[in-house]
Amino acid sequence: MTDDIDQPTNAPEDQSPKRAGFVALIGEPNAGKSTLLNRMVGAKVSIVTHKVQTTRSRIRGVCMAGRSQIVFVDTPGLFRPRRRLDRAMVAAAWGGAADADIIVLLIEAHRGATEGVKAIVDSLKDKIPRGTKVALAINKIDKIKAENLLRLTESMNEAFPFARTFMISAERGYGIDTLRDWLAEEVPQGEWFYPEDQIADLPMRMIAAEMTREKLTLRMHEELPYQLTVETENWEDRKDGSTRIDQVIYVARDGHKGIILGAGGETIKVIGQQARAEIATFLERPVHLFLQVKVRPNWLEEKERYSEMGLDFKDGD
Ligand SMILES: Nc1nc2c(ncn2[C@@H]2O[C@H](COP(=O)(O)OP(=O)(O)OP(=O)(O)O)[C@@H](O)[C@H]2O)c(=O)[nH]1
Repeated sequence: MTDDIDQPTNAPEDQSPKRAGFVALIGEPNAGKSTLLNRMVGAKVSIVTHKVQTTRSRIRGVCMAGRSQIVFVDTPGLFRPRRRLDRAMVAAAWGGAADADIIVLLIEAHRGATEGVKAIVDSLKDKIPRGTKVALAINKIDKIKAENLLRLTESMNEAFPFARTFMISAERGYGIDTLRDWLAEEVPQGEWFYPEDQIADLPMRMIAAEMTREKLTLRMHEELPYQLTVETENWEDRKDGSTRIDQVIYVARDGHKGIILGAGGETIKVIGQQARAEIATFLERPVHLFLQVKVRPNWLEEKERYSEMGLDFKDGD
């Protein structure tokens, strides 16, 4: 947790209705989605890097703002697909956006309405269910003059009926509270998706699961069963400064289990070592990682049920 972020807390006497909803951050690679997400959630949720296209999956962060729970769907940068993987990433990005209650399109102030931004705006018109609110967040305002900002705001709003336009600097923290407060008011009324006391751990659990899934992908290539999810079931920060993490790799068929275990358990051992090393580097503390492979034949049905409810808590898209 960073301590410079002022997360609103729940006043005990506040009896206003609870709200909860999904917010998708979309934008070109490098627009600042991860930086914004980290700011809003107040934890290191996605890994920010200078390289483009680093966000590999729909990692979510959760932020409480008063009586509202905002669940962020972080999407890969939207860009013109070239390779097969790229197309899958773009599909995942739109998948996240289509499930969302609110979409925030993040653009870079100094780059303006690039061809990529125009392409995203065109897709917004086609692909987003009617009634989904779309806000524009012009990021990196620290990089340009105010007069250019007004021109950009006008031209963007001529191109698309944005519900609101925000001017922010994700890196410096300008305008973030205003955006968060607006999201808190606009998400639908309803029960929270996650218990409040699990929110702090949730991003770390997801990141650790994602790291293991990445090692599986690298190691197994084409052999990797399509229907596969990794979940962090247990997380224990020990007094000696280490962390014990138990993860389950769920597969749909018995045969898949054998593939992941490998001869004499060799494959899963290597995957476990690699994942452990990466998680330990990320957490900056020693990690004991325990992996299990389980068969969950109804995995696909469950996934469909979740997505019908507008939820998708599982990895492995
Ligand atoms: N000057 C300035 N730089 C910013 C701001 N917000 C983000 N950046 C920088 O922009 C770069 C990209 O930020 P990311 O948050 O990784 O962008 P992203 O949209 O998540 O990128 P992908 O994962 O590739 O989709 C990083 O070097 C950030 O430090 C800002 O408000 N001002």
